Amino acid sequence: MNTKTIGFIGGGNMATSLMRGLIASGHSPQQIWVSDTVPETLQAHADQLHVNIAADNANIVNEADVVVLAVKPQTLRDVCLQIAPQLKQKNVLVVSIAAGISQQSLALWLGANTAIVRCMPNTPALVQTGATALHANPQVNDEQKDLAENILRAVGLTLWFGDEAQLDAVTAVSGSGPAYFFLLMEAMERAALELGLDEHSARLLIQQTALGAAKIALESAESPAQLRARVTSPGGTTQQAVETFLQHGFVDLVAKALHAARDRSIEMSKQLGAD
Ligand SMILES: NC(=O)C1=CN([C@@H]2O[C@H](COP(=O)(O)OP(=O)(O)OC[C@H]3O[C@@H](n4cnc5c(N)ncnc54)[C@H](O)[C@@H]3O)[C@@H](O)[C@H]2O)C=CC1
Ligand SMILES: O=C(O)[C@@H]1CCC=N1
Repeated sequence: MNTKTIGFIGGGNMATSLMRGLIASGHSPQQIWVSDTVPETLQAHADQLHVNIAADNANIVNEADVVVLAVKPQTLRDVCLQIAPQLKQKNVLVVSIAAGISQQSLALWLGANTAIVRCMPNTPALVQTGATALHANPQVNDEQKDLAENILRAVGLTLWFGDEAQLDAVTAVSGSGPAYFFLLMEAMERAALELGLDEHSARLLIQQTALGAAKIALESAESPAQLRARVTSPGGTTQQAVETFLQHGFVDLVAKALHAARDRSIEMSKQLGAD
């Protein structure tokens, strides 16, 4: 585990997932700093995670070897402009997890010489099963690349992308992806209740089925289509369900949803980006 000090600006959902994942994988809470505008949020992190807290974002830049920007995309410009003067005096790696904020915007706000890794994690980082795509700007050296990768690998899978444009697609696939699986679980649970199962049993069966399906998919060399065929006995129950999904445009619907998420990521880069 790396011994660098990691500072988070913004202590919300994603930062909490990352901090918990880092601590669970052996990173000392003493080497984690977090700032937030909400005092209760900070106190909760001090009480529950035993990390160092700061009300002022400037303290994070002072203390950390790597600063993780974990505020909402809409707030990022102000935060970057606030810390930019300090970054000019201290060679700190900046890692941004904000959806739809480009390297170009980050460099404009933080300073052209800043080493920046833009990445797209997801919430399963909380249980060390995250998936994160990373993109480094040319100012990032090999040691800093390793540092960024080590932070995100502590909470799951990491994949580098040379082409930054692909991060918009990644946001639509894995960044937002957990919500799609939760939506399917939600819909299955509702249907299960209609079919007469009690809530507790329905939820347990669906959770375990989702886990089992994901495990098989990860461990098998077969494609999802092949794995689906294995569950589907000709003339049986699965075939009835799958045909119902397909007849009602399930595949096109999923494509439409992912395109909408990707397009929103591009739109956010334009709306919230450098000006
Ligand atoms: N939630 C998700 O599934 C994912 C989120 N992201 C990105 O992660 C970033 C954070 O998202 P969430 O954690 O979901 O949001 P969140 O709203 O839970 O957390 C943001 C935190 O920033 C704090 N904050 C606001 N202004 C601040 C300031 N000026 N200085 C310091 N802290 C400030 C807020 O009080 C809040 O605690 C976003 O940019 C989002 O695009 C990326 C991947 C997945
Ligand atoms: O919904 C969002 O904008 C963020 C980015 C990916 C997941 N949550």
